[in-house]
Amino acid sequence: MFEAEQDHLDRVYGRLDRMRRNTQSRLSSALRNTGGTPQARSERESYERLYTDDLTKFDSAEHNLYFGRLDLEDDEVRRIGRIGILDDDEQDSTLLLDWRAPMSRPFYLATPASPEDVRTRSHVRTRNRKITAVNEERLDVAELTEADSTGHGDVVNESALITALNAARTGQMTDIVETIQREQDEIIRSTHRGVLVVQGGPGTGKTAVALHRAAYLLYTYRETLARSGVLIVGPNATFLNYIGQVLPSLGESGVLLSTVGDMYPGVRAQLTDSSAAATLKGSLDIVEVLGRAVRDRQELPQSPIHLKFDGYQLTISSKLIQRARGRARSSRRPHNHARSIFLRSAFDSLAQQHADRIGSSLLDGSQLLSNKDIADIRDEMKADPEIVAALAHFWPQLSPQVVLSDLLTSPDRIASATPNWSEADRAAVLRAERNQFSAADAPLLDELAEIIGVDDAGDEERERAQWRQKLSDAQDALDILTGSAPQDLEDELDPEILMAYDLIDAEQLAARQTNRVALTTAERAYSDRTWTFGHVIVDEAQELSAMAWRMIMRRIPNRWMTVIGDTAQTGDPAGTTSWDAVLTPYVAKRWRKFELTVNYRTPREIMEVAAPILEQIDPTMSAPTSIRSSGRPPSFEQTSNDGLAAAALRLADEDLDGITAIIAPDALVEQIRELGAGADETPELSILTVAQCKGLEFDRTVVIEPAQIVAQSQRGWGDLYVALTRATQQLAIVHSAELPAPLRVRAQTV
Ligand SMILES: Nc1ncnc2c1ncn2[C@@H]1O[C@H](COP(=O)(O)OP(=O)(O)OP(=O)(O)O)[C@@H](O)[C@H]1O
Repeated sequence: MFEAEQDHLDRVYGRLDRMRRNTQSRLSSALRNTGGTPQARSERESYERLYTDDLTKFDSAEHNLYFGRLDLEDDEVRRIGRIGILDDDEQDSTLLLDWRAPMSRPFYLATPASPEDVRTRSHVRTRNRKITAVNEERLDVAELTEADSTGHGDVVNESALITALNAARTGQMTDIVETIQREQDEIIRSTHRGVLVVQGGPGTGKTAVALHRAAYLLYTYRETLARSGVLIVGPNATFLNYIGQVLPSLGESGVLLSTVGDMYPGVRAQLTDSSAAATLKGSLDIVEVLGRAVRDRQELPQSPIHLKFDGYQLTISSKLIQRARGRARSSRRPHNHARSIFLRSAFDSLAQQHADRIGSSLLDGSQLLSNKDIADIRDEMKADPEIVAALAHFWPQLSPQVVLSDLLTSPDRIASATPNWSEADRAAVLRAERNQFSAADAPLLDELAEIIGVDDAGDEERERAQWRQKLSDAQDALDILTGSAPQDLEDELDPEILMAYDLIDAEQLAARQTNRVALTTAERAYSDRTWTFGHVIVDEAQELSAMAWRMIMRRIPNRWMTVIGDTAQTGDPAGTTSWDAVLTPYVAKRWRKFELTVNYRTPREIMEVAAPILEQIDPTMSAPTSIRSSGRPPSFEQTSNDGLAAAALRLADEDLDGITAIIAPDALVEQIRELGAGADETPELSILTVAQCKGLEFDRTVVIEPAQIVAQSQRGWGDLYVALTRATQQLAIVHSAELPAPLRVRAQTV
């Protein structure tokens, strides 16, 4: 078996190398092929992208490419790998089945109780293209295997799973294609075309499932999804970075990873809101406030405005503007789109005013000018910059950024838009920074874009912003190129050898990118607010505010979504504790819920300490069952208030393998960082707030002052639950204040 598998592995890698060489040579000839018509250029760029994506896929699949073998009752052998590989022999025989192919599925589902025609399942381990072990599992002899060791569904590939779970963490998430479990597989491959909610406690693999589902959907519905793309929404940039490298098949082209704060094109969230401000901005009541803020820009003149036209006086009265405004408002069109109605009505009135003045019969006051004459007057007025400017003031062309920035930085504008708010609420949203935004502002910008109407002027502004960004990216790219020039050759560098940065400047480089007709789906989607995706996956979905849901739902009118989260871990004050509440407005009861029940991360000893916190959050929920135990109960250390930081750093400094996080109340994080003086700049140690550690995991964690974590926010218990469940091996708790009651009991027993 061992030798046969090594032979097969050699064939697999031999074929992979040939595929790599072929693709590389195709890429080189595509790159050599310069010039041509714009269409030829665009085709060349599509090929470039295709080949580069393929190369990335081959490179990322290299490690543990072949990992599973099924021997079926009828002697068929199936070999399963990270990507599918066909041989280049005459029959195009299958060397490896892609893990997502339907024929691979029994690898994840077959159990002795339900063997699905599988006689044996083997887990193949390799290192540097050599087989190191083949673990064979007989499925036709039930008593040989110990099924259902957790009481929560059958555990498949158990020894491989335990090895994967015990491995030290690297700070980057890894894929789980070798050990996907049955309850996870059902979600990953679900064919449900509506909203699918995945509720699961900490460490149940929700994020892993989200990413593998994206990969599975792209594989299975390639045609549809390659064109429309898949959007994955995550809680913050650190988290997106953590998950970003998981699957090669999630390469840049088909999937857009974004936070809510970065979803409005051209704007990046830079500011942080107080929890009061985030709550107010996250609530649906803000829609009305934004509507008022826009209506407040449709002003009336305080006193009549007098202008000269054709030697006569022209008066813009409040009544005239009010009539034009009434017409425009009653059209129910977005503000910028209704502007033409406003202007048409105002010019009509002004033309009539002028005609009455110059064309009325002295005898009976009747109008001597024809309709055509009056229309000519109107056209002349439209070309008069003074009149145009005067009218534009009362129905200006608006952009979401300007309206929101003006609103949030002006006490008067806030007061006018929020007649029912308290002074404290108004003060909470008021800020000094202009033209900078927070994550909670992105949905508001998106809402304003709907109220205002995206117009050409807005597009131009966006394009300019994107251009500036591209220019700066291109400059960065060139700086990197310059910096990575072969330094050792610098002195003797042949001046005749041209380097990329000699040939092109940032502007040209950016222009080349902008002129690209062949933008990837993800790139196009990112720069287009009105892009609608084929599928949307929301991770840590419990954190999303009602306004964020509104924005996301605009991106997915077909409502084919995977919503993943844990309502017990909600930290954001604007987040939700009920899936029903957030989804009913969009899909009524038409959503399906799956639950994940096994905790793959947190060992039993730690979960015993964390579970009573869950009871505090929601007594009807049950904590997931840990699949393994570490043999190390959490430690508790009480110290003085001043000694917290030092104690945490001492515990974190213990000489142990792997990565550690100190998780502290917001107010203490800076103090610990200062005392640690750069300690957290090493990859082995992070010093984080609870919000920052959401979704992440570490070998060891030191949680500081639980009582303060609970007290610092309305969702303090959820925060503590998150903090306590980040460790894969060891948890230490340091406190000066008394521990919260549910922890006190545990502290005494451990
Ligand atoms: N089937 C599996 N095989 C191997 N490892 C797994 C499996 N399922 C989950 N894991 C591992 O368990 C850990 C927790 O997974 P993940 O981060 O996806 O959980 P989560 O439910 O999103 O957690 P949280 O809600 O606490 O953020 C990860 O290291 C993941 O790789």
